[in-house]
Amino acid sequence: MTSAAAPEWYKSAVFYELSVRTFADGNGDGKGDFPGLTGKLDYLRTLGVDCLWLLPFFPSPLRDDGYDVADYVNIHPDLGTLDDFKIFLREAHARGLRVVGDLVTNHTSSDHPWFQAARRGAVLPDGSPNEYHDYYVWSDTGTEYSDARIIFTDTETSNWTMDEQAGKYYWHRFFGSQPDLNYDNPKVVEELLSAARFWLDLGLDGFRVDAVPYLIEREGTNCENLTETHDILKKMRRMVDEEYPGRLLLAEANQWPEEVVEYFGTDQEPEFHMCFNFPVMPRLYMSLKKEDTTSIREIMDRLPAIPAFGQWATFLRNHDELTLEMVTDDERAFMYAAYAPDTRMKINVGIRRRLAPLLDNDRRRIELLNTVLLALPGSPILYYGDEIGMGDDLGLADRNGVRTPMQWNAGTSGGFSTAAPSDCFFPPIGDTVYGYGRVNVQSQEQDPSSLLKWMSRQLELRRRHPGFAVGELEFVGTDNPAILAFTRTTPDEKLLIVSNFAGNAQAVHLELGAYAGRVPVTLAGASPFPVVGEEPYPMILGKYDYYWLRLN
Ligand SMILES: OC[C@H]1O[C@H](O[C@H]2O[C@H](CO)[C@@H](O)[C@H](O)[C@H]2O)[C@H](O)[C@@H](O)[C@@H]1O
Ligand SMILES: [Ca+2]
Repeated sequence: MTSAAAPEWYKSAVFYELSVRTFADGNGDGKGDFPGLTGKLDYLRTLGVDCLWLLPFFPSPLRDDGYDVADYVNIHPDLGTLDDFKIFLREAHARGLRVVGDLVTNHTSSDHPWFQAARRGAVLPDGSPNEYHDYYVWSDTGTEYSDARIIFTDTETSNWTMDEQAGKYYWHRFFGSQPDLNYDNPKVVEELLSAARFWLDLGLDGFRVDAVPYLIEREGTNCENLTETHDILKKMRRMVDEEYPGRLLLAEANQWPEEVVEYFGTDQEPEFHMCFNFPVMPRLYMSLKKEDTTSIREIMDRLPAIPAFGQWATFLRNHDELTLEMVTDDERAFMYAAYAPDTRMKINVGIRRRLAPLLDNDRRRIELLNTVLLALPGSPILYYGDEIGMGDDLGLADRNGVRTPMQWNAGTSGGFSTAAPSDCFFPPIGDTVYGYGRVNVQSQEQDPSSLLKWMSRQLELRRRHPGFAVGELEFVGTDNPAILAFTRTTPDEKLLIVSNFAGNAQAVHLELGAYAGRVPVTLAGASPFPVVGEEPYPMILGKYDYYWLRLN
């Protein structure tokens, strides 16, 4: 299987996001590594995912968990060697698994040799120009671009920080330890393209590209989504299409539908193959608490059409906070009240909790949101540990509470490492509800009704019906807002997905008149429902229940 032979593989792939540092420790030093991850590839294959997205694995001082890159073309020494990486990639490919990395484009670590050189000023002591100075964005006053918002609102008070050595302010959209690269400098563009080539030459299947809206700054704008930023990203895509056809670029652009869609580009001038659908994510949770799915339909209807090569990336949770940037002020207040009862759960503009605790560890709600995730348009991305219902640790700083070690078994440190829990990079969760003694892969593998086994069966069902991946979406009218009903249609089949977002059994009538004469049949058990007539089609769903059907 090569990416060039199946260039649109990403449209039907299920992705799995993981951090090498917290997945599996191969040498017992308490830190996950590539040999450890390689040993878990069979688990991932059996689970039924198709592509792994690895969080940044480059040398880094880890002031932002690796999103502060100090060297783009090497492996963080804690995670193994470049040879370990090559073995991992070979073994992943041998199992039919693709692998994408995380390309941190907007900024480097302040420890990066480019920034260390840049701080020496525009002119070196011997009078020669310092080419690295112009790799970053400098100011004498730190007053420019005042319309740009601050993203890490809990820690940063300005997007400018004074660098004493340079005697100037440098620009940073994230932490002060992450100076923004100057993309008006063509050398910077070339540096990042060569970094990407390095990994693509080794066989990586592509990148999730981090924080893409912020590459270019212009006075009088909010410095997001600028035309000049898109021009650079289109150049990156041209490089990939010409030199590495079939490899993937996935945009992390946390933006409203009208802006995010621009990151696909057009058929003539393509940009990203995939973009995260940030706006729909919080509305899935909101709908559950409100028992009203109107906001899901509204936001999906608001998504503009995308080019034929494009595919959305959908997700319930990731390594960051559950971001609330793409909701209104009222909706954000609702979400905080509903899902962050403890102030420690709030961070920046979001909620730092994992899926299972967010949903009160309620198996029905966890299943419901996952089924909607798997059925809505887009390729779903699962976050490691959510397939077994892992919890979080509010005692850890920043977003690290949702990045605790994968729980493999009930043994030492949950099977993540032979090191003691206190010697692990982050301590494994040990509490009585979510701790590794109770929640772990090994016990769920032995339990046919576990969340893990359910997830695996659901992924298999999804794989058997290509309509989930590429079918046309059409919402079905209902007389009950708690019920979300839609069809996914390909030339070969029409799927009908009906989901009850209410905590009580619900009756509903579906407007299926256009399909009169057809018989809904369950996908899992091939069980026929009453034939559809001209009149609204009645259905009863138990609390948080769902049907995956085919209209025969
Ligand atoms: O590299 C800096 C950060 O980039 C990503 O950030 C995104 O996360 C923010 C919330 O944590 C979000 O509000 C923003 O829109 C995103 O760009 C990355 O996923 C982070 O882990 C990283 O710190
Ligand atoms: Ca290790």
